[in-house]
Amino acid sequence: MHLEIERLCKLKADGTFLFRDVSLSLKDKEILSISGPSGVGKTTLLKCIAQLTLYEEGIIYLDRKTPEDYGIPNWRTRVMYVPQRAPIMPGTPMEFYTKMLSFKQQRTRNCHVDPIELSQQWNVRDELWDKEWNQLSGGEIQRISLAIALSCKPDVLLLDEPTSALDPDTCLLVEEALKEYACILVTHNPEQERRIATTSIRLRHYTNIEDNADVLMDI
Ligand SMILES: Nc1ncnc2c1ncn2[C@@H]1O[C@H](COP(=O)(O)OP(=O)(O)OP(=O)(O)O)[C@@H](O)[C@H]1O
Repeated sequence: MHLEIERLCKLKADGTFLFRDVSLSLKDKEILSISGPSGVGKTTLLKCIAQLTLYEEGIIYLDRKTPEDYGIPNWRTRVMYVPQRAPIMPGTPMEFYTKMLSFKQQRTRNCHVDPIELSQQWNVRDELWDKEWNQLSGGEIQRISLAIALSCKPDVLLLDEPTSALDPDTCLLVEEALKEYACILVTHNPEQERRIATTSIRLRHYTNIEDNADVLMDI
């Protein structure tokens, strides 16, 4: 697997750059962390990569094919975005997971692992899967959403602060699981960056004609 992003540009509503010429590359089992001040565009960058938000310029390839080559629904199953806060949905996590499996793009992928087993490793009690989403804590929602995403075995995971609501021990358990995947991960936690990132990018507020993504570490 090789994800390549070349010179991605995104404009704000006022016509100025949110980010400009962001380029990056990600291969199997690499973790690229994105940090930077609040409002700098980290979430928007993930959403652009997931084809959930339009961008003005730039090219994205997964194994030399563009999102259009795959078709957007297929792309989103391969390059999967997990939001910082799961939207409040009706029903239970198990109902959500069952419904997701019924979608054609997921059925044809045919490479699922059991999300309940995954979440057990992160101390999620089985009965939580049958509770309404709105009765779960932030940390429970975070772990269950992540288990569902990992269980789909996407080529790339786009994770927006995936452990922000977890206690330190559970956070370490989740980080261990992530090392088996290719991830682009937004984090405000420098220690987490040091522990798991193979490459780190820091976004700065755009001020001039240069790009505004600094590569901090490339191991
Ligand atoms: N689709 C969009 N088009 C243009 N601008 C957007 C779009 N979505 C969000 N923005 C703006 O981009 C800016 C950055 O938002 P974003 O959520 O990406 O920041 P962030 O770095 O993830 O912040 P935080 O660390 O607080 O989560 C905000 O000012 C937001 O209003």
